[in-house]
Amino acid sequence: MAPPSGELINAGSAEVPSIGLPMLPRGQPRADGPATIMGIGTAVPPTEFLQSEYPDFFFNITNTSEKEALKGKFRRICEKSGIRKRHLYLTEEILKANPGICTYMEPSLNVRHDIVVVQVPKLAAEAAVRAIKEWGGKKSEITHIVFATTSGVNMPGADHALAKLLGLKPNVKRVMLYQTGCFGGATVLRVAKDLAENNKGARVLAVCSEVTAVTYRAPNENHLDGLVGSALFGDGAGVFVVGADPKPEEKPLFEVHWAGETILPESDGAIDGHLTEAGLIFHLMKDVPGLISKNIEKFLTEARKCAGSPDWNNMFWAVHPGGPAILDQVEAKLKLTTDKMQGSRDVLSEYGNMSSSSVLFVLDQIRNRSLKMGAATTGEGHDFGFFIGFGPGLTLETLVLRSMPIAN
Ligand SMILES: CC(=O)CC(=O)SCCNC(=O)CCNC(=O)[C@H](O)C(C)(C)COP(=O)(O)OP(=O)(O)OC[C@H]1O[C@@H](n2cnc3c(N)ncnc32)[C@H](O)[C@@H]1OP(=O)(O)O
Repeated sequence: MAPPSGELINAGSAEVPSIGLPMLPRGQPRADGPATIMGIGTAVPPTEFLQSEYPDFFFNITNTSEKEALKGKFRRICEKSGIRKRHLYLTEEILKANPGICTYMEPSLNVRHDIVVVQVPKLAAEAAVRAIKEWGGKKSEITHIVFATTSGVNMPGADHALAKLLGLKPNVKRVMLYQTGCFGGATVLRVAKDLAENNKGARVLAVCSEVTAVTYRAPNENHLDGLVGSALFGDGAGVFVVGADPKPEEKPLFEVHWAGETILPESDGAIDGHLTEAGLIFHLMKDVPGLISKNIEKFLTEARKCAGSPDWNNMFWAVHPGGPAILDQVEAKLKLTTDKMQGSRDVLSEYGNMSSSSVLFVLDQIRNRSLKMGAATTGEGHDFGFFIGFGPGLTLETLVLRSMPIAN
C-alpha cells in the first residue's frame, strides 16, 4: 500500500524525492542529434485546371452562369490569385456524376466522404513512395507515421490506410491529425521532430494530403469568402522522411532546430471551418493577411534566436502560400527582398493553396531552386530558414530549419 503523501515527499531518496523511487534507466533511448529531413516527395492528381479558364468552367458546372455579377467578382479574384493552374481530383466527369457536390448547400457529405476516404491516402501513398525513394531506406525501417488532413474524417484513419497501401509493418506507430487546416503542414513536422529525437533510430513519415472534394460547392452571394476558397484551393500531398543521427548512406536535406506554435491575438473566427451535411464550410475574414503580418514579427524574432538571430534577408523562407495578399503583406512588414517568397509564389502559381500540403511543396521547391541557382546550401545559400504554417485559430506554427551544404 502506498504511504501517505507526506511520507512520500519526505522519503529521503536522493534521486527522485517526489515519489521516493530510485531513477530507472529510460526504456527508450533518445537520439543524439537533431531531427533531419532525409527525403521529400509530392503528388497531385493528373487533371489540371488553368485559372484563366476556371471561372467559365466553375459557373457552368455549378449551373450558376446567370449570376453575372458574382461571376465577375470570381473572375477578379482568380486574376489576382497568383495562380496559373491547379490540380483537382474532381474532373468534369466526376462532378457530373455527383451533382450534389455542385450545389451550394445540398446534403452531400456521404458522396464527398466516399471520395476523400479513398483518394486522400492514395495521393499520400504516391508522395510517400517518392520520399522513401529519395531517402533510400527500406519501408520496414519506417517506425512512425504522422498524418494531417482536413479532407474528411474516417475510422480507421487515413494513416491506417496509408500504412496498408505502402505495406508498412503492422507495429508502425501512428498519429492521425484531422481538421488542422493549413497549419497542419508545420504540425506534422513538429510532431515528427519530437518523435525522431525521443526515439533513437526512429524513421518517421510526416504526411499531409488534401483533396478539395469536401469543400467544393456552388458560388453564392451569401458566402463571398467561399468564392475566395473556390478560387484558391487545390489538391496535393506532401511527405517528408524524418529521422535523427543519419547513417552514412542517409543524406539529410535540412535539420530541424526549433518548433513553436501560437494563437494570434484578436483573431477568433478569422479562419474557421465546420463539417456539415453539405460538406466542410470554410469562413475567411478579409483581414487574414493583416492579422498574420501584424503579429508575425514578434513570434519569428523569438524563433530565430536559436540560429543566432540572423537578419530576415539572411534566411530562407518556406511560407504556406495561403494567398498572394498574405505573402505580400508579410514581405512588406519584414522588408524581405522579393526573392525570399519565390518558393511560396512558385507553388501558389503551379498548384494553388493545397492547405496543409502546400508548405511541404514549398520546401521541395526551395531545395530544387537552390540546386538550379548553384547555391552553396539547400536553403538558397543561407544557413537557416523558416518553415511556416498558419490556419484556423488563427494558429501560427513555425519551425526553424538549418540547410545542408550542396557539393557543387
Ligand atoms: C485553410 C486554412 O486553414 C488556411 C488558409 O490558407 S485559408 C486561406 C487564406 N487565404 C486568404 O485568406 C486569402 C488572402 N487574400 C488574398 O490573397 C487576396 O486578397 C485575394 C487573392 C483573395 C484577392 O486579391 P487582392 O489583390 O486582395 O484583390 P482585391 O481587389 O482586394 O479583391 C478582389 C475581390 O475579392 C474580394 N475579397 C478579398 N478577400 C475576400 C474575403 N476574405 N472574403 C470575401 N471577399 C473577399 C474583394 O472584396 C474584391 O471584390 P471586388 O472585386 O468585388 O471589389
